[in-house]
Amino acid sequence: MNLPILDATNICCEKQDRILFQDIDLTINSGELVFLRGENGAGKTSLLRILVGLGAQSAMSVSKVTINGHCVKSELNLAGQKLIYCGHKLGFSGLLSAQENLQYWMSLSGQGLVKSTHSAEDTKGQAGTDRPNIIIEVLQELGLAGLEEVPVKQLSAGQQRRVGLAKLWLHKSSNLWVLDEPFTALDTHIVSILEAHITQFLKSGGAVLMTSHQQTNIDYPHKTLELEYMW
Ligand SMILES: Nc1ncnc2c1ncn2[C@@H]1O[C@H](COP(=O)(O)OP(=O)(O)OP(=O)(O)O)[C@@H](O)[C@H]1O
Repeated sequence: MNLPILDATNICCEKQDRILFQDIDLTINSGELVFLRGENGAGKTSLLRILVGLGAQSAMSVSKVTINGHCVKSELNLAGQKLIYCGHKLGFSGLLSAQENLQYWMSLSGQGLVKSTHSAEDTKGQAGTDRPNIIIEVLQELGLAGLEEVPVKQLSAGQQRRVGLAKLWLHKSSNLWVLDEPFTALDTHIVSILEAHITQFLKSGGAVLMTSHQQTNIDYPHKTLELEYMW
């Protein structure tokens, strides 16, 4: 029997003495797309952060979240191995360049530097390296050519968002993407590229959980989890 990629039971969250949600159950299998919907403040980001092991739950919670069979509370390293989470915050150093941040992220996520299809000569000098570098290739695909070495804090909001989303192109063995408003600040060209990339990932068996206040053109069946704003 195939394990679900994400399996969550009894998820509860309380903030500032307000119960945001309680007893949420969610299962996401290979190839499934789930949209998390709800008005501002309903608790979507809070739920996503709990599911990826970053958010705190109610003290008395009896909830359980597993990703690829690993509990996010007790085995976060294992649970996170095939997970990519793109939240509101970039999670990168503003002082480092896009290339440096992504290189560091790849080494932390145990992937080293994946060789590109380009020759060493093609990429020589493009970002101060003479190694074939898939990071440069991906940054270029995302319209960041020439900005690879600029400190991230000097990039525009949309450019910074693209740097964060580059993870979706670089992590070759992920099977779960959790995306919190991934289209925010992106122009329509990059939105289309991202939609196509998400669709391709789903078709190859990946699972996606995402929020978006914007209408998307992802041409793929989906489920919706609606969070009610609870007073
Ligand atoms: N760190 C925090 N401390 C206290 N309250 C918080 C914190 N983060 C969020 N909240 C509160 O939790 C509620 C839910 O916030 P959350 O960001 O999860 O909502 P959301 O559904 O993602 O909203 P949006 O659509 O605006 O992004 C809000 O009322 C917010 O004020």
